[in-house]
Amino acid sequence: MGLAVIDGQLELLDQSQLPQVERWLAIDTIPAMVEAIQALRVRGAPLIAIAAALMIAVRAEAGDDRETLLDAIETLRAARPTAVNLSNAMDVLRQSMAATDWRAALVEAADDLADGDVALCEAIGDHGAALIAPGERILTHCNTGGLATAGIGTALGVLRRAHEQDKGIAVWVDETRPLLQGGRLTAWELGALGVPYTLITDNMAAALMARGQVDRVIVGADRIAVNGDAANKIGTYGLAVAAHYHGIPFAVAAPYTTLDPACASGDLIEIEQRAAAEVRGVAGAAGDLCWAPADAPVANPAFDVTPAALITHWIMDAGVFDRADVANGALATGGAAKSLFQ
Ligand SMILES: CSC[C@H]1O[C@H](OP(=O)(O)O)[C@H](O)[C@@H]1O
Repeated sequence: MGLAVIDGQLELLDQSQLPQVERWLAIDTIPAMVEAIQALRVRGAPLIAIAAALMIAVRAEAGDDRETLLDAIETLRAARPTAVNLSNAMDVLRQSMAATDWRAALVEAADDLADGDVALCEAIGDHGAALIAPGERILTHCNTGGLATAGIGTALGVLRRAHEQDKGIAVWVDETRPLLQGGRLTAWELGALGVPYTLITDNMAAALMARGQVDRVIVGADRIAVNGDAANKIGTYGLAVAAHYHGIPFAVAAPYTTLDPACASGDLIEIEQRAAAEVRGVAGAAGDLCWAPADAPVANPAFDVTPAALITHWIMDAGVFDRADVANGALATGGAAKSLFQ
């Protein structure tokens, strides 16, 4: 997870410098947590929600008053717009404050979100691994492992579980420009787990599919609409189009906390637009390497939306759903979506 509360102090592993620099940061104010989320020091749809929730809990235990905490909830909710987990988690915390002993209820709700995500990842891993045949070569995009969740991950949790079951898989890891979550974080995680992988640039994926070297694509998600459309890291849509063209199964793996029962379709999902500097060069432990003209006009949408028509499986904590299931409302509240406000 790369996140811990120690003696009332929240500490997080700064992912922006990994894997070259492993640096833990103490985060003790709401603005500092907002900065950490926006700079992707902590990232991944489930983990940013958990980080924000634990930050609110730390402030509640520090004695912040009700109005201060409610303001903090709304400030953190706005930190990044696309991943629904953050907003869902803030809603859960607000709901908890209706209790008589609201301070204790809030802290318990935050802890439950973190502990619950561990179990959700295990369920996703088990359900997804059952889909995978021995020897499959599976392509994944961005980072969806222990650095994006409180547990073993979503898509990467499926790959980890399949590996643990000795299915002999091999993974193609998209580097995932511009911030290289795949090349920096997924490669680091899979290497540590001993999962065979090959790092590729994003523009290699379609050619590998054309040569019959990809058996399946499994990615994460940041927000899944009721109709099954899924927002995920930029580049996912192109993978889905290529997989569809080549008849390759394309799965999205996510917990129910990534579902947005209030979102009918993917065209309604706000796509975060990020700084031009991220595209003009690569910032990392080696410092900023800028290769584009400093004034190069840039587009930098951080996510894209894959329509349900290009997705063959939704690997959720409640099970694996196909397009017929989704068309029959499996992702609406009551199906895979359980109620967020139990
Ligand atoms: C386990 S979902 C992780 C999800 O979040 C990533 O985005 P970011 O690195 O910008 O937080 C990416 O979309 C992953 O699929």
